[in-house]
Amino acid sequence: MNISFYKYQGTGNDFVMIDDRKEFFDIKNLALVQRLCDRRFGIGADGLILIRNKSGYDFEMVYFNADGSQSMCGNGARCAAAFAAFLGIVPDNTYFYAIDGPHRAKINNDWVALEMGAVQSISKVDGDYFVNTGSPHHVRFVDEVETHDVVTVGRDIRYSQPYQPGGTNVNFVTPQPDHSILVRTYERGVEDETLSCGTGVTACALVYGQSKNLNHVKIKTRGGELEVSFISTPDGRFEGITLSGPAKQVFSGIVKTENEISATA
Ligand SMILES: N[C@H](CCC[C@H](N)C(=O)O)C(=O)O
Repeated sequence: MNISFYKYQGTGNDFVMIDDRKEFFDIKNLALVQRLCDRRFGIGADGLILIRNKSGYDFEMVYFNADGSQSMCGNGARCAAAFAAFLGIVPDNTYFYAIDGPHRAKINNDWVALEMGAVQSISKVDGDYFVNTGSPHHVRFVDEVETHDVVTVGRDIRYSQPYQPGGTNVNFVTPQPDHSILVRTYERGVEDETLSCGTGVTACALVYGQSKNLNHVKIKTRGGELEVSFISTPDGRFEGITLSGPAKQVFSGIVKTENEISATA
């Protein structure tokens, strides 16, 4: 079976993007998702995104982590909006559906500003924090994130008992003198560090912004720079959350899948 695809990256978080409005892709075939995301035997990506039709919305984004599990992906949603504009499905703005509900996004060439869902609260966890920004995120402040053993420590927390059975993503943060933050993330479902994580930097920006009474935070990741802005409500919620940054098409092609993992429905 041949599948045509596009490859996108948002600050180094990279995705296989498929226009699946004809719904030919078998979303139960997780072996196919894993193969397409495999960096040796497949195209290689942190995740795979299908664009499908959904009444009442410009499109639906169906996201899979590289291991086939599903969750909300902030960088992936920004890339999905850029892809939808590239396909001519939307102009320079869109209202689409993802696993955590509806989102609006504005597309300006390779720059996408995504409206995230509201966040109800930030929890404290043994000196760290936990925030759900559409995906679960543990947030730990460290002195030198650049030299921190993100994979070992991140994996321990991700699989730790309090987060079982679903697990969590794990973010490490070092604030900078200019009130930006450096963030590195161990991502659930990739089971490794990714160059950036959209829902993760959003979680970190909310925790840091609340502590410094800021409502706009610049985040530096290994994959590039993102910005998060938000409104803190008097009852401790966060609304009007926007995640902005680059979302770029890298290449396109046709991938051949062997029979045993063909994409037939
Ligand atoms: N790995 C995450 C989903 C993708 C999150 C990340 N790629 C983003 O940009 O938000 C999870 O399983 O919760």
